[in-house]
Amino acid sequence: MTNLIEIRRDLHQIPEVGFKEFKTQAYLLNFIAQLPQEHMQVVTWRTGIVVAIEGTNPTKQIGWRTDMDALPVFEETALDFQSQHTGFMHACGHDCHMAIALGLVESFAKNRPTQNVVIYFQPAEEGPGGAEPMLEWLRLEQPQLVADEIYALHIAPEYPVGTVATKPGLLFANTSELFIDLKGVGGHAAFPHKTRDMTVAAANLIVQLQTIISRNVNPMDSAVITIGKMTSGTVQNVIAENARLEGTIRTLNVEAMAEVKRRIEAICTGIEAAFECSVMIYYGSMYYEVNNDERCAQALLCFASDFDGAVSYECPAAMTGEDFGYFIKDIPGAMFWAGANCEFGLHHAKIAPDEALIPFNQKFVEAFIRTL
Ligand SMILES: CC(=O)N[C@@H](CCC[C@H](N)C(=O)O)C(=O)O
Repeated sequence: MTNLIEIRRDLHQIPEVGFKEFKTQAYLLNFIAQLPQEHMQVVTWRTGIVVAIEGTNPTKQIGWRTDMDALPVFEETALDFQSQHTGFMHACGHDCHMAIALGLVESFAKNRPTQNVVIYFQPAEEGPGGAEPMLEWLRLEQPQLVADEIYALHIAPEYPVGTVATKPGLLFANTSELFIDLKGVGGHAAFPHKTRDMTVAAANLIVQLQTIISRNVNPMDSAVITIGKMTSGTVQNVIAENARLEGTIRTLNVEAMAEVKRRIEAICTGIEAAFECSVMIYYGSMYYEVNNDERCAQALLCFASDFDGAVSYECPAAMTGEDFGYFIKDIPGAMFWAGANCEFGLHHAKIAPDEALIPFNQKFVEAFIRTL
């Protein structure tokens, strides 16, 4: 077996954002090309890859999905294999996910499973979303590669290695990206009355947006609005003509998402009146919730409870988003958190997952799939 930790370290050095995973795709294809090809079909879609391995006595087709993309985060781990792409980092563990998936391809290519297995290397999970268009392409162009049942994992820094944490039903939230552009009147810092200052308008808007969570969403429900990036103005002594907010909305159901958006629009109309400016809202990509199939999630938990070194944990839902939700909207399946035992959380510039999670989960998932 190949050393999957080495593979992860190679991938860690070449982080690429959504639909730009060119070097990543080339690396993966090169690895796959060196495996026995007799019972394998490899198809590419944009920067993604689908690998199908013919089972020895199949009655169904099992899918495994990994994401591939990285984030525009400046790495601060000081690891000796840190990112060679300055300003970009595998800060969400997709390098680990890919190493595990490659390990599965290798194992199944060398020792075929009973069922057909299809491994999806899916681009653009962090944005703008690769799962939905990849599935659309599969259904139209390669329907024989659509799984009957599908699984995936995501690393979880807060759990020890070996933890398999999931739950039947809702695991991850509905998401929508949020971009808001404000346009006012710029001018000299000393004459605010002759301008319409968009730094002040944007600051007010951010505070008012948070009242949607505290005053509009039912306290027994949950929602998140995070503005992760704010830009305004050009220099310290010029009043800003423009400001831009970039964020994300998370809700536990589709109806709450519609309500949150209705309130965002109303507040933006209020900001336009209050600050005599124009406000444009643009919702970027939206992800459907990750709603685990009851039987598939229980199967994972049950298998983990007997697997050497695994700890099976029925965890609460989280406000993370994952476009894997589109895969299991119509196909029975489940996702689980795989313990990664590290101090810093997902999307942090210092995240350094315990690499022991990689061989452990490769073995766990391989064994699980072989039971299906
Ligand atoms: C697992 C994870 O961290 N996923 C991302 C998905 C982001 C979707 C989209 N770009 C958005 O921000 O709404 C997450 O931030 O939860």
